[in-house]
Amino acid sequence: MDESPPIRGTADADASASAARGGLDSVMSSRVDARPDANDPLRSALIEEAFRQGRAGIPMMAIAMLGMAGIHWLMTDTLIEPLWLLAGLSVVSLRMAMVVLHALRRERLSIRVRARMFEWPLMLNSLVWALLPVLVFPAAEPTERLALITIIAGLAGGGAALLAPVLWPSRIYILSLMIPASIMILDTPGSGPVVFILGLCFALAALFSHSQARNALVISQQRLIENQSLLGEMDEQRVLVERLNQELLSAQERLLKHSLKLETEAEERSARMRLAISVIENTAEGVMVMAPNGIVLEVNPAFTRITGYASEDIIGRSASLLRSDRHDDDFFDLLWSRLRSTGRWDGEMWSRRSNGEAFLERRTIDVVRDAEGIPTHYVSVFNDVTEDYHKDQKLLHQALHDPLTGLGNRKLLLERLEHGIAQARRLFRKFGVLILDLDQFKAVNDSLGHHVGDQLLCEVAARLEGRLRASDTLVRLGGDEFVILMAGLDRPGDAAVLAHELLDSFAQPFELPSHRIHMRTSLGIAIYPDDGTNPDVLMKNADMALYAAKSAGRNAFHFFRPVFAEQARRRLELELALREAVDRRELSLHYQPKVAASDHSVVGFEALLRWNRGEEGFVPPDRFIPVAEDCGLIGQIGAWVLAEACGQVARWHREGHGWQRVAINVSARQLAHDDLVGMIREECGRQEISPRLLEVEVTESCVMANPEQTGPILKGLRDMGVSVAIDDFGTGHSSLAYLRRLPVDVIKIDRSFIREAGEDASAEAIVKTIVDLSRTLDMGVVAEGVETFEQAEMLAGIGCGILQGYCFARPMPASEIERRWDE
Ligand SMILES: Nc1nc2c(ncn2[C@@H]2O[C@H](COP(=O)(O)O[C@H]3[C@@H](O)[C@H](n4cnc5c(=O)[nH]c(N)nc54)O[C@@H]3COP(=O)(O)O)[C@@H](O)[C@H]2O)c(=O)[nH]1
Repeated sequence: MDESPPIRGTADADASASAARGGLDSVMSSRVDARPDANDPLRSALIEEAFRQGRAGIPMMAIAMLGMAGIHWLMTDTLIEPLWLLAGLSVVSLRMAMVVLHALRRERLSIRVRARMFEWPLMLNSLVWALLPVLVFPAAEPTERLALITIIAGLAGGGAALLAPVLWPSRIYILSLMIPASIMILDTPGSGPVVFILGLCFALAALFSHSQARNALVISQQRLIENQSLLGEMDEQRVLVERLNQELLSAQERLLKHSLKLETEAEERSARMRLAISVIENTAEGVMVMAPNGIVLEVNPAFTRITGYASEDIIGRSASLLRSDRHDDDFFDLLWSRLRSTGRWDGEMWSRRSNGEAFLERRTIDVVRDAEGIPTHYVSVFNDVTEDYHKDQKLLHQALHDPLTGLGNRKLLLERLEHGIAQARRLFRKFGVLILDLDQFKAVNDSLGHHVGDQLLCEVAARLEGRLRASDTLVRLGGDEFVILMAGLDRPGDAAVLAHELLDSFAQPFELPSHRIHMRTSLGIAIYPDDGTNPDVLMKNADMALYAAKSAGRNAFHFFRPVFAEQARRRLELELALREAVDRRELSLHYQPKVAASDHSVVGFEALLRWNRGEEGFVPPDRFIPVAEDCGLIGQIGAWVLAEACGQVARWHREGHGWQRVAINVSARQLAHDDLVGMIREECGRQEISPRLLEVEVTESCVMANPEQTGPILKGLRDMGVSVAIDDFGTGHSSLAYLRRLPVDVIKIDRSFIREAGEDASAEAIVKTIVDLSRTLDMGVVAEGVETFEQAEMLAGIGCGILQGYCFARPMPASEIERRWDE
């Protein structure tokens, strides 16, 4: 079929043309809805067009029916015409109803139903028209026939145009009108055959016209649809364009915002950059930027200030220009290796200023890398810490040195000890620790003042230093204590040699600006590793050896011996027991009478301290008093002795035993530390006794060790009325010049002379000399330790006024004394 020419080269166009070619036939087919093109818009449009054009032809059709049936009915007056007319009008009504129904319901109807709604009434209509010539022509006149066929041809011609939307129903319609009418007119006399042929030709022409009209309609509908589709597409495109415009606008808006943000960020970045540059320019730290090959690219003003290099002198040159010779290549190798591995190096290094001066800097070097991680720059920031370094060095020196003598201090000693131990352990060597303590240094301090004491210490330090090797260490522990670390000992005997030398060096007096001082020292020696392998033990043992040297009479040295440790342990034990004894009041006083040499009458007593340890018995004062002096208990004990003795004097006085003078022993430490004068005055006041009933015995060595200090104290006692006695006279080194000036009332001749006097003429001569001396100095004299009547007679014979000893009475408790008196 070629009624509708292809108007589109596309598959859609072909499908549309095919649908158009099929016309309403295909729409009416039961397969139509199942086909993919069931809802083809072209078909729908043709149906729509069929109803629209058919609607126009229906009134015409009704009029034609009325006219034809009426004309013929007037002529024949039969019933056929009215019946035909009724059938015709019914079909016309049906078509009209279909038109109305389609107009109202077309949206809800399928294409197939809509096609049938048009085509079936049309087919009925065709049938009605096909019947007309058969029913009317046999009885009609030739003219009437001609009129009828003319009207029928008109209707067929009109149908060819108006029914263009439908194909086969229209063709059936045309042929239904023209074929029966042409056939029926054939037997018309005269013109019948001609009209018959004309009728057939007209039918063909109508069919051709219909085909042309249909093609034109299909094409126009297709174009219309295409136009609508194009319009739709245009709408879509417009919507799309609008949407794209919207998106474009919002993208523009976002872009604007983003660019604003970028602008702000750029501004902030640039502000930060300006700030950073200003900070770098104004910072106190030197900044240097280097290329990876170490060439300086940029420096800041602080760099110039610290190094002395102007930027134009250093930029473009190697940073190694700053290198000092204080670090070796290993140092820089390590620096670069750390920099490469961690991206940063920080630490202290010595560099060189432009004037060649070395300076210490605390430096940080950072690697700057590009996006690929390749180093592009090195940024070095540094401070000149030379001044801090020197301050630190000074502080370190101060922390480790004695400000007076400039020697090392205890801290340095500890460091050197640890170092010495480590070294000796590594090299399997020995080293010596020598502790020195000046004998009676306190006396110098107390008598001549701290100023002189300090001068003496400096002189001692210098003298000691002069005797040591460079490898030895000399430190001052404090006070008058010095320590020497003697490195690299081959044998302990080397330490003894040094100790001898040191003692000898003290033989010469120390010449101070205002005084010449004779000073002696004692030394204790401990050897690593024999006497200890750690600093504490070595020091402790050297200290014990020193104690032993002092106990042995001073101006001597002692090596540490394990027995010292035992002695020290026992001393400590004794100290603890003594403390407890003081708290438990286990101490008591015994009294030993002093008698007149002439008639052996009691003239006074010496109060002697006793410590009864219960099961262990009495502890001799010679043992516990030095311990009390060392551990500082002597002050408390001495105060107790004073109070107890005064109390006893007061009791005896109250009980009518008369006014007997009681002597108390006072140690050197009591004399140095306690306000003896004030204590005695207070105690006498409390007991309401006269100070004249007291005597204070001070050993000769104690007085003579520091006569400048003891003199005023003794004078204070004497001024108060207390008698002053020099005890153990003859054992110390009394200066007669001092003795003459000292406020002393009594000299007590040491019992060792008394003991020997009977056997040794020289001892007797000494005793006589002392008695004569006391008489010359207008002092009383007491002989102690008189054990025999021979001794008593001899002493009385040489003029010794007072005697004391076992010959007359042993020291005894006050109760025993009272019992004897009562007898
Ligand atoms: N600081 C203090 N020292 C005190 C005190 N009490 C005693 N001492 C001192 O202790 C030392 C030993 O004293 P002690 O064991 O009591 O011996 C005294 C007498 O018992 C002893 N003596 C007396 N007569 C004889 C004798 O005929 N033969 C003999 N072998 N010994 C005798 O002499 C000691 C008294 O000596 P002295 O004091 O020198 O007069 C001793 O040094 C006491 O000083 C105290 O309270 N504080």
